[in-house]
Amino acid sequence: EEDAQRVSQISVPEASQLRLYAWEFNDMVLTDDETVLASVRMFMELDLPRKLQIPHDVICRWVLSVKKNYRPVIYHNWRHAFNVAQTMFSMLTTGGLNARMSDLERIGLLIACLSHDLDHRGTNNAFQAKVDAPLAKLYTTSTLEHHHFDQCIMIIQTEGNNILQALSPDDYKLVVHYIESAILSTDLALYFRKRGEFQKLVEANEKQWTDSGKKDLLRGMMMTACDVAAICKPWEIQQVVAKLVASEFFQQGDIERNQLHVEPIPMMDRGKKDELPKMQVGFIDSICLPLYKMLSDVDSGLSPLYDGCKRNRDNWEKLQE
Ligand SMILES: C=CCCOc1ncc(C(=C)O)cc1-c1nc2c(CC)[n+](C3CN(CC)C3)[nH]c2c(=O)[nH]1
Ligand SMILES: [Zn+2]
Repeated sequence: EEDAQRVSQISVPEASQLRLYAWEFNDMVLTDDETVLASVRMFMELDLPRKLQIPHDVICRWVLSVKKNYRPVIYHNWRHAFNVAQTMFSMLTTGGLNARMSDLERIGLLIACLSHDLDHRGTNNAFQAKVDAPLAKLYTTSTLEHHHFDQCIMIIQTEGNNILQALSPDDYKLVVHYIESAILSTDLALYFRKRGEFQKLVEANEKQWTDSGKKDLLRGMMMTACDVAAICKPWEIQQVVAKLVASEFFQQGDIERNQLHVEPIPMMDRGKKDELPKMQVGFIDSICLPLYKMLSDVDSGLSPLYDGCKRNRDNWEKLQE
């Protein structure tokens, strides 16, 4: 609590000073306090505290609670969630998607990004099933994503953390729906399932994106795009992130091989680490490029993500033996 008191007294740095509107944004130059204040600044830049009557101390307390509920794992920690939220902020502002979103969608998406991996253990859904984790009994599909959403709602409903307290019951219900579908859509299994439908709309040159089903689909694709957006960052940043992702994957692979006595998939097998560039090219071709291409067809302001991803594909390809 005293943390919220302390942070809410610090003046929030300007967005320009934090480079929040930049596709090349790099969190590594920020202290933990600055990531908290930068998160608050994103809400302020979208004028959400004024429009939705969120007191400054409540939004500071909520961001601090979210940050505290990330575990210090190698990759799926607070910094990853913070980066995902900054990419969403850039897509809305610099990328132009703000024009298509209501205030309730904007706050729903920002809350979803900061909360989308809450209490992540550094292991994936398949692993939860393998170790018969209690979570896997609770949720048999999108196991972790359901848990991340639960954690998100638990924090919002905690005394002094309810940034949605001023909303009408209908608006509150609507924002919670946006948050739930946004967080669940970060399960790549759902991305693969929904991508075909999204592709059809993009190819049919859909311009409105108005009806709720189409908006759900677009917001879900935006979430996946933000979740893997480190693949679009300048090469120096991408290399640092890839090492963090790889070491978290390899840690899971070690447990699977040494404790569960099952063979890990190649991506998690440290014995295959020199195949990493080839795997990255495969990941980019199968998951990332198609997504960033479709999104830049929806809004050309998003094309820097596609360009950045293509550049990294070339960089990874050069590293392939
Ligand atoms: C190659 C492994 C270590 C580095 O990997 C990375 N480093 C950085 C990023 C990034 C977003 O910057 C992303 C990756 C990275 N992420 C991957 C994911 C999403 C968790 N998948 C899914 C799982 N399914 C395969 C079964 C497809 N394959 C990946 C991959 O090959 N690389
Ligand atoms: Zn994530």
